[in-house]
Amino acid sequence: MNIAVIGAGALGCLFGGHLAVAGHDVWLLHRREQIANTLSAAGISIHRDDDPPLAAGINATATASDVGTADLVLVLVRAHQTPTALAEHAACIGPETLLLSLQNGLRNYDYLLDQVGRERAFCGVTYEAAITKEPGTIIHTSTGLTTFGGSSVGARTTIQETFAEAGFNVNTVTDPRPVIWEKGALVGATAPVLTLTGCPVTHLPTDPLDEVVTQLLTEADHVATSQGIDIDVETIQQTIASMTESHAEHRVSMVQDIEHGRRTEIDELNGVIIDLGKTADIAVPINKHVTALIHGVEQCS
Ligand SMILES: NC(=O)C1=CN([C@@H]2O[C@H](COP(=O)(O)OP(=O)(O)OC[C@H]3O[C@@H](n4cnc5c(N)ncnc54)[C@H](OP(=O)(O)O)[C@@H]3O)[C@@H](O)[C@H]2O)C=CC1
Ligand SMILES: CC(C)(CO)C(=O)C(=O)O
Repeated sequence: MNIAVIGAGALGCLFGGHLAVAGHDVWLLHRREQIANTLSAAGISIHRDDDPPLAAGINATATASDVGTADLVLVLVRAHQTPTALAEHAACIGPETLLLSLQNGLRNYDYLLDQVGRERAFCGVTYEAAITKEPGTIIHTSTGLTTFGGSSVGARTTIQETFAEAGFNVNTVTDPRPVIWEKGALVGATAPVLTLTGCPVTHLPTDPLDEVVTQLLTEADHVATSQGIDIDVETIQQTIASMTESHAEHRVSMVQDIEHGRRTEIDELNGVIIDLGKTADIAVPINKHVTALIHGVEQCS
């Protein structure tokens, strides 16, 4: 397959690297031409535990037309960057190109549907986790399930098989919205708490953090219900509890964003919950507070 990955950060290098090693023609689309040239020349390296690093030769460019027409475009920029990135790299999206987002955020499926329509848009979530050490060198901090969905069964199966052959544990569903909301609620309840407190993932289920996490989840659940989407707060709490082991070494994306002085994805997570809560007349005071506090951290970090 000719695969373009928009966003050559932690997850872009993780998925792109493994897909390249599995034999696909992978292109990383980076914003800066100089770094793209370095990645093309040196390849990327994926570090996991004490294993020898996985080295992957890869094509990288800042110019989407270099890719030609991609069979699959994997979108892995931060959520708020999606519309701009899709417009900027439209040259590799042909009339049959499939688009897949595995980003965090509650609006990514809509962005992809706007770009290519229902038959070619696929969206989901991943519990794989990675941190960039330097451009092209990443630490794969945790492995985890990837779940995505979209209406075309044939294309879904092709993508699932492609990722499974590259070593990923992948599940598919028809309607991706429940899994997107489940993870969106999880990240919206945990990432701001970790970012504001500086606590590690292992502290999440302990008092007093668990109280705030539960309140954020409960508000997200009410808003999801108003959208006709069922999420289960207890299941999400169990996932959070399991992450204290599976993600003990991980620093969540929002913490990584603040560490690098970048804008966080808060508006694509808790911000969406606030907007939809307003429309549906559902009170979401704790989401409002943490969103305001994260905006404050963004301004002063
Ligand atoms: N890291 C993780 O463990 C996990 C991340 N996620 C989610 O996956 C998504 C990606 O995360 P992650 O890989 O960590 O993010 P990163 O910030 O590491 O990578 C995103 C990359 O996209 C680049 N980018 C931004 N705009 C463009 C553009 N227009 N064209 C090309 N490249 C662009 C960024 O460049 P620049 O830095 O210059 O902006 C950056 O290199 C996020 O939604 C995140 O929440 C989900 C699960 C786990
Ligand atoms: C759930 C988690 C921690 C990785 O799977 C994540 O999505 C993040 O780092 O933002």
